[in-house]
Amino acid sequence: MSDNKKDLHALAQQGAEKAYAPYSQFPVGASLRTRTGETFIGCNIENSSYGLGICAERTAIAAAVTAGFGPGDIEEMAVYVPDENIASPCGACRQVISEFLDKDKTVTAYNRHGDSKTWTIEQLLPDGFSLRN
Ligand SMILES: O=c1ccn([C@H]2C[C@H](O)[C@@H](CO)O2)c(=O)[nH]1
Ligand SMILES: [Zn+2]
Repeated sequence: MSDNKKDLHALAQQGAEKAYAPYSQFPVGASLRTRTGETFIGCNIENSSYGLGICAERTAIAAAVTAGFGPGDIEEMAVYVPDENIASPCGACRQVISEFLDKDKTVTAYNRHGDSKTWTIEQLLPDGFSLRN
């Protein structure tokens, strides 16, 4: 595993430690690296009004955008769940990820054992809706 990948794996794990997931009991962490080498983490944040919960992938992107990064500025993302299964980003997150990561960039998801699966953005959301290309 490259240093960069190891980094994002560890950061996604840190993200999962911040998760607020009292309803699902399913903590998720995400991390990303920008083209300047800065990294950001995210976690799922649930709500007693269940449908208002937000996924880890989107809070990580929100952190980067809040710091001034925009479309094309995110190089790579990682997702971590302390679970047996590898969690792949939900449909809503795939759309949001595709707004900020170019089609050839990747998302790697890890389970608790460090097993991983990597997708390009194009694989996550083939022929996705976009106004920016
Ligand atoms: O890739 C995923 C999949 C699910 N969740 C969250 C949403 C909810 O809080 C919990 C259970 O679905 O996990 C994420 O954050 N990312
Ligand atoms: Zn999601």
